[in-house]
Amino acid sequence: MPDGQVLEFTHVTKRFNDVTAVSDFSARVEPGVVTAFLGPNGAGKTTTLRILLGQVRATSGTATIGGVSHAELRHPLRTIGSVLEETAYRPRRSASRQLTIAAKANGIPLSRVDEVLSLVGLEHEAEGRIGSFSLGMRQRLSVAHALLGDPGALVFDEPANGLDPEGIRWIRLLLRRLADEGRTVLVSSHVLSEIEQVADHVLVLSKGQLVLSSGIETLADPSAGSVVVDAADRAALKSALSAAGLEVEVLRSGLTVRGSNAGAVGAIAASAGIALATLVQRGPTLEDVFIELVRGGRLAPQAITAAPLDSAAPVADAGASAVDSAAPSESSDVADSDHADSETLQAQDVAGSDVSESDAAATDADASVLFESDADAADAARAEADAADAEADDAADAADAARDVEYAAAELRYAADASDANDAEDAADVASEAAHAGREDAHGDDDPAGGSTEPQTPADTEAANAQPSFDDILFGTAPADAPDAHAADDTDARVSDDTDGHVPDATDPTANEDGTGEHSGVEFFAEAHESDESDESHDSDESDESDESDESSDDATAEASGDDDPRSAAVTSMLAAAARAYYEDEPKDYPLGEVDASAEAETEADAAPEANDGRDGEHHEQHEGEQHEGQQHEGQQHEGQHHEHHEGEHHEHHEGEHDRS
Ligand SMILES: Nc1ncnc2c1ncn2[C@@H]1O[C@H](COP(=O)(O)OP(=O)(O)OP(=O)(O)O)[C@@H](O)[C@H]1O
Repeated sequence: MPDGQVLEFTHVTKRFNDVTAVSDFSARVEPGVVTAFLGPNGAGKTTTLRILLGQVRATSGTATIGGVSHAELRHPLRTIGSVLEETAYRPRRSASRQLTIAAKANGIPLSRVDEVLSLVGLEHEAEGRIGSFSLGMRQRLSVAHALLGDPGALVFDEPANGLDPEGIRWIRLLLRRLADEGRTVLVSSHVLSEIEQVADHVLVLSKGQLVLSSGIETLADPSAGSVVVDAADRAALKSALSAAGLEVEVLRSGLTVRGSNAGAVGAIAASAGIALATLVQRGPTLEDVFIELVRGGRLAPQAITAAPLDSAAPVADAGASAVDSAAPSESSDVADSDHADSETLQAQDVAGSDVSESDAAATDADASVLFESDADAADAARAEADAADAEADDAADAADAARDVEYAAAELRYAADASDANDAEDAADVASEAAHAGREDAHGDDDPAGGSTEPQTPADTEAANAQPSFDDILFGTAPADAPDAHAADDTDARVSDDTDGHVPDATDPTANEDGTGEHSGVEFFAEAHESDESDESHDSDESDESDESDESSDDATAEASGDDDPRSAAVTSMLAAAARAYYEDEPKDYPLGEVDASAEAETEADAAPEANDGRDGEHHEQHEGEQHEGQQHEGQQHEGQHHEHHEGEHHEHHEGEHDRS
């Protein structure tokens, strides 16, 4: 079982031109618990997560995984998996192939592909084209990819989106199980009810700032929620409640009363001689939480002020202390209302204030140009070139470029060495991704949409890099003969290794994701699908290569559409609303049937690594050439790492878009 890793954010600020998406965010996310990352649309959750994953450069501050930044991880995907919103995939590719490519590129036994597909319930869709997948199926595929490397930390960004009720329940059970296994689980949502039943700890973000870090118990107190009450004589009921000093909101479904409980409300109605038609106690919604926070009520951010903190690191410490007290079994600290008054001001400040601009790092004058022109690859390239010029004294840039060329060359060698059709196909994917990555890097190691607004520094460049690699597949054990063990064997590998600590990701996940992924998901997919249809006749190995231009085009389209609708908010909201509707009437306890079965299977696999090896061997019959090629090449040169680096990163974020482009 992999060790969970502490995720730590320290004074993270991210500005996109005049928008401060994240402002001095500090928090600590502990292993073994499910930490909910809550906040309304636009609060900055996704941006924060992307910073953690090295996809967006922070304007200032740091985000670390087990004490190191994502860019510093030797094998990122083995350490942290992620499921981000609306990940785009290449529609022609099958789920199995998608994961196989990622597995090969990252030195993961191919047997793991079937395992994770089964784990997410896509075993019967393994050969189905992703283009035919529903949004929920793509979400499951993303989960499969996140679990591919059996990481000790997992980040989920609105994972319930696109899932049906059963799927939502499944993801919740999965989150619980992953945490119970000792992994670190951070899951964002703008719907508290979506994850309140599984979360142990909550971080509430508002306007980029942390406004609450607390155990879920704090939010679980029914009195913090609302009472829905109704009567035939609604006017009389409202009068009675108002007379009792309660705040009443008249909604279509009845009257909503906050700051009380069903018993008290019922008693008031009874004393007024009003027969109730409805009396329902609802737990606090995220809206309730925010109202409480803004008003400095019981939910005032006691965690934030729990420890004497210097102004520079308030939340991190608070978060840590809150996490420490967030064990599910611990009783609710409702008495924290003591803190409310003294914390009101801070709560108001946090929830109501505009984000600070004072922490602005150097502003890149070219940023807006690049931001606006992301859809135009040429412009992006020129803007990046300008940025590069501005950073001409940064030797790391040159080194990065050299490595990119090296990577691409290595991938091409790999492709050329492929001994059969399958190998050639996959090698072409990897190679084309590398080539594409080179282009990405050429026109920006920045997140096109926003990262480009930031000055390019060596550290930034490093932060945007990733070297996903997997020595071992299951539970962190690194077989001596694992494909990526070859990495350090030869000169090329050493060269790659040398770059590992800061290796510039030729694929530049930042560029990929921020430009196309962050704002493109659904739109991009639709565009890609059109392309797919037009390319149907090329749906062959060669098509992967020939798609390159299409991909670029798609990327541009995606970026353009992404700018129009940065986060496909409408889709997200609609799905979340559906999820909320489901949850509100859902029982609190769930059978573990399906997941248990998966867990058993996984457990068996875990308990019998030899058996896994055997299965790997079987897989090698099917993919032997691929695997051997991978091992051979990785052993001979750095390309294996390149695969890890580029492929893994791309797959993690935007593999669909760039794999073969
Ligand atoms: N690439 C970008 N360029 C410009 N602004 C951006 C970019 N990415 C995010 N933003 C802005 O930053 C703010 C935070 O966005 P973010 O996506 O992080 O919020 P969120 O909490 O994840 O919201 P949601 O729940 O809707 O996904 C928003 O105002 C958003 O418009």
